[in-house]
Amino acid sequence: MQITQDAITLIRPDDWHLHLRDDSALAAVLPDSAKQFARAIVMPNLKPPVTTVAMAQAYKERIEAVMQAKNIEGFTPLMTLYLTNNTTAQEVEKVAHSGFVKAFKLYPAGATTNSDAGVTDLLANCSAALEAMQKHGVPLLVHGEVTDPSVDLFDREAVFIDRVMLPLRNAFPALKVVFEHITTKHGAHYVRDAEGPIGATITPQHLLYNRNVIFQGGIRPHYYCLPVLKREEHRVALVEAATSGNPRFFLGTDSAPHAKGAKEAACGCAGCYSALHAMELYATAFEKAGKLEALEGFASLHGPAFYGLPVNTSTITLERRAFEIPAELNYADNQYLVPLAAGEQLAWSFVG
Ligand SMILES: NC(=O)N[C@@H](CC(=O)O)C(=O)O
Ligand SMILES: [Zn+2]
Ligand SMILES: [Zn+2]
Repeated sequence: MQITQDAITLIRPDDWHLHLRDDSALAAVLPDSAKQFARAIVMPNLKPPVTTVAMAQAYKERIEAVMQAKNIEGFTPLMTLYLTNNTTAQEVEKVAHSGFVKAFKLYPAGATTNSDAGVTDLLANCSAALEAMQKHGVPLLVHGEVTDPSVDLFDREAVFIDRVMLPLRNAFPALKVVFEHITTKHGAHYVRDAEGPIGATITPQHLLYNRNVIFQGGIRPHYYCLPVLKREEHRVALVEAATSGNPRFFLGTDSAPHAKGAKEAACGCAGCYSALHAMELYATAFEKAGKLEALEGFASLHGPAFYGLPVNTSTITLERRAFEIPAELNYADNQYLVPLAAGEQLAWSFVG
């Protein structure tokens, strides 16, 4: 990694948590991710969810068709399957032998966007599948929030650790687990201190903002995602984890596009769009912490090490030049997409 006053050059990063959607939305957002990242773990929460290797193959081909149509090269989608109450050990075996499906994703039923098909009771319903994942070294990626309506929204990650994560990892201690998009000091400290194979992804919004930003001068739906932004002490713990050099923490944008109209609504969708300017956002967070030198490990080294994949061979450069985040972008079907921190200015610009 090379850091000067005016530029940072680092090994090309990967995005270990990304929503690419489908059809015209896929075509609208894919170029942004492919510009900055060499690979991305592609989330399976489509409608209907991607639950079989055959469906993942078809989805991958749709992604590749967009790449071909838009002359995108040098980007590899790493596919995932959506874990359901009905996932069989045979499907896990197929994943293990597929080469292109890299993980299963656990969405507790009702926890987030398109999670209706999610798991209702993990250990009761999915033990055979989990056993097979552990045996074959297939990672389980976890949206770590309980859905119990009696648990306060802001406590759902911390309660998930006690109610689901600990029993899960007790029962399957060799299972590789990624605690996705952690948002609390509880999540960060659990992953830092736990035994066995575990990692966590951290989004740019959870490094840059606390929950106040959602209510600054009025309600700001483009800062609403799940798990929701938390108090400042949690943001500080996440920055500390991301910049610590600990290989358990790696980059996952959770870039989750929703049309402007679907966010600016009486019941707005959860998700922030950050694929446009992901590395500029992360560089901003790392520089604020005085830890720019830790960016390459987080963005380009720790993820491949966890997944057992090679490190990328090319590099990217960010220049110290103001980047004005556009107010909106063109999206699918003549709709608009509002990027994270729209209208703000960042000190870094991606140059390729
Ligand atoms: N993060 C979000 O707020 N939304 C994601 C789903 C998810 O990752 O939970 C989405 O698909 O829109
Ligand atoms: Zn999620
Ligand atoms: Zn997500």
